[in-house]
Amino acid sequence: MPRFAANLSMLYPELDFLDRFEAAARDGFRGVEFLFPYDCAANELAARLRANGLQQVLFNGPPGDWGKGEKGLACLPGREREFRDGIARALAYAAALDCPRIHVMAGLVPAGTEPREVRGTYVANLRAAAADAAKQGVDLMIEPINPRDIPGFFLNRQDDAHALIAEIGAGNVKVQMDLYHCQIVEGDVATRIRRYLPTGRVGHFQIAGVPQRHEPDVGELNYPYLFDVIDDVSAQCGWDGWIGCEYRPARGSRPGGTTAGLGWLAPWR
Ligand SMILES: O=C(O)C(=O)[C@H](O)CO
Ligand SMILES: [Mg+2]
Repeated sequence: MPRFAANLSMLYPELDFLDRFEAAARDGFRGVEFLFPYDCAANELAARLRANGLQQVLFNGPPGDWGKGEKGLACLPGREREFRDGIARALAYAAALDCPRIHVMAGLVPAGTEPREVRGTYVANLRAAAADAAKQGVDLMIEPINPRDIPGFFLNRQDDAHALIAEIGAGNVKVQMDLYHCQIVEGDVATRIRRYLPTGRVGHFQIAGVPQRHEPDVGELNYPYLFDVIDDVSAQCGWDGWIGCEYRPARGSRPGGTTAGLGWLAPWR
């Protein structure tokens, strides 16, 4: 049976961020994820998790200057020091939140740089970060993101992510397989799950309806079928990770809007 985590950056937009923990627990979630914890004290977040019986399953490393459009630093030549400091900061939060996974966003390919230099920077950065994370027993996630949502993002495809992981050569670097992005870029989602999940290199799933990124029961992907595929493959290979619900509720910020849209979860709760 898949385990679902509420993405608190996207779900419950009708509530203040810190109030979303309680709402997720009330709706039956046992795990949560979010993008960035850095505006909140780690002990405040840890207290919310504890008070609501929740497990932190994932958050993102610092992405650079998000307000100026940066989407990660991993592939950016010349920003290595900042990248490494960001990983140290993320690992401190991971320790405080007892979180086993950090998503390391790749970044936008800088204009005018050689593809070989960008790839080399990415591989070297991930290798160094993976060594730091391994000391703490933390896995690093890399996520292919569709270029319509983030034009110019370094990593778009599942096969590229798996090739990069082979090159990085660290056992704690894994793919965050976001089925929303995967469908937009590549399709053939069930076959890709069956191909990649048994490799042991998929650390986390995320879901949303395609194309609007609303609830998973709206759109072109048949999620009940895909959940059965994940269940089936997991039973064979022993995968026991989480599926992050990373979608924008169709009812937006209307009071109760997220909860009202969770009908799709009932058979899986
Ligand atoms: O956009 C996504 O799918 C993510 O998972 C990132 O963490 C945020 O860009
Ligand atoms: Mg995602």
